Amino acid sequence: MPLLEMDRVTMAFGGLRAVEDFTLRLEPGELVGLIGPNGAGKTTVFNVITGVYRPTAGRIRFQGQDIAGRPPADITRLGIARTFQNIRLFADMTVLENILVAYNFRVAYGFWRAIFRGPSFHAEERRLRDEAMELLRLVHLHDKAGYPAGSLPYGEQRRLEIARALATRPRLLLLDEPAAGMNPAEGQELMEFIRWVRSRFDLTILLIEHHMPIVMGVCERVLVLDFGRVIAEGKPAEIQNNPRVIEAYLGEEEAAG
Ligand SMILES: Nc1ncnc2c1ncn2[C@@H]1O[C@H](COP(=O)(O)OP(=O)(O)OP(=O)(O)O)[C@@H](O)[C@H]1O
Repeated sequence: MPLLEMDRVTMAFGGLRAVEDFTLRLEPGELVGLIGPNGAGKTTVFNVITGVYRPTAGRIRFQGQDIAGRPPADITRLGIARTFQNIRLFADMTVLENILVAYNFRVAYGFWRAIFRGPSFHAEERRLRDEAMELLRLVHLHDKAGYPAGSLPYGEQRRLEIARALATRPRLLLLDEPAAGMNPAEGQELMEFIRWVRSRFDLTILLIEHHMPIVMGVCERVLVLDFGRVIAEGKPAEIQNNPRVIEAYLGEEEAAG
């Protein structure tokens, strides 16, 4: 059974169809790229998967369950996590606290337990801290657990954001332009990290990227969006030479002058 199935999904904002007739099947363990020029509809695809928007039409199933239009917190609990194009960490909170925040999605402390803070509450807190530290160790950020997240270099903030997403124990991870703002060497390093994360955490990953070369090295399959529609799909090498894709990207360069 596919992990995620999107069937002819359309998302319209008034007269604008940001995504139209979008169909995607993700098999467990795949690392798939979603690319396309600015405004093509990539982030909107993430927003309908994660419940930010209810699609205007079409079906979205995750592990066989219909999830279209369910609240984002429910979708996180079902096993879908995401990162954002603009890093959304709590800059003034520590690295460790940023991870602990994510556990709120997973752990029901219970109202009375939280009020009385009995022994089991404290034991649970300790267990979560240990787990968070273990996760930070895995992503080589444990030395910085006490630093404010905002003080980390950009690349480490990206890693922390991915670690925070992992803390919700997802099956599917959605990464929105994780290499944005990085130079090619940093971007490459991040892609290797993403590959490692996939196998270490047994994940399926859908990766949005604007720049083709970054996606080409890491994804097994790529979908290309242009004006909300899939214009090409296939292995990176096939996509790279597809005339429609080249045209879409050239059009963008011309528009940028
Ligand atoms: N909430 C909204 N209301 C109205 N229009 C929207 C909304 N969200 C997105 N759009 C429009 O939908 C289109 C697709 O936007 P989207 O952000 O999905 O593109 P993108 O491919 O992620 O672009 P970028 O690479 O610039 O991030 C754009 O024209 C955008 O202006």
